[in-house]
Amino acid sequence: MHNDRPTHSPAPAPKPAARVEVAVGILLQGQGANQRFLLGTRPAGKPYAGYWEFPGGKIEPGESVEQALRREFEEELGIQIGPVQIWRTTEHDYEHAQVRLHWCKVRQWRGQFQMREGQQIAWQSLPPSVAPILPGAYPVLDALAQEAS
Ligand SMILES: Nc1nc2c([nH]c(=O)n2[C@@H]2O[C@H](COP(=O)(O)OP(=O)(O)OP(=O)(O)O)[C@@H](O)[C@H]2O)c(=O)[nH]1
Repeated sequence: MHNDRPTHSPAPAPKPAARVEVAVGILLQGQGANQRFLLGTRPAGKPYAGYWEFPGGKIEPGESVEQALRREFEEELGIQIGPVQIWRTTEHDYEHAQVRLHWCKVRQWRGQFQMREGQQIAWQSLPPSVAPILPGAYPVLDALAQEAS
């Protein structure tokens, strides 16, 4: 018997992708008006390659924010960071990912900077002189500016 009704059930609504948890480090030197923070460029081959960002990266399964941050600083810059102050959390939706950024302040470290991913780095003050900067970093630049005012 002929039946025009589709036999398959409608596709379920797509599940929203889980947020990617990211540890981000605000490496600080100096105080007050002389305070500087480190930015680096995103390596070739990643989304937003060449954009400036704070050092950091995705938190791997089983890692704490602090553990992920220590690993990323070692992997990207070859430095061992001292005490980590977990500061605030922001979220940003990109076309490629929805991220939750765990921002941490770091004032002490050991070792010489090595740009292990071929990136550029620059110490910056507010407003930053480098561009473009990853959109997900703007809220924290605003928060740093507010703190300084
Ligand atoms: N490191 C860093 N990531 C940021 C910042 N702002 C921001 O939106 N993000 C986002 O957070 C995510 C970090 O992931 P990533 O791709 O750099 O991490 P990863 O080094 O672990 O990458 P991998 O997948 O190659 O191992 C990206 O989606 C990136 O766009 C920032 O200031 N610094």
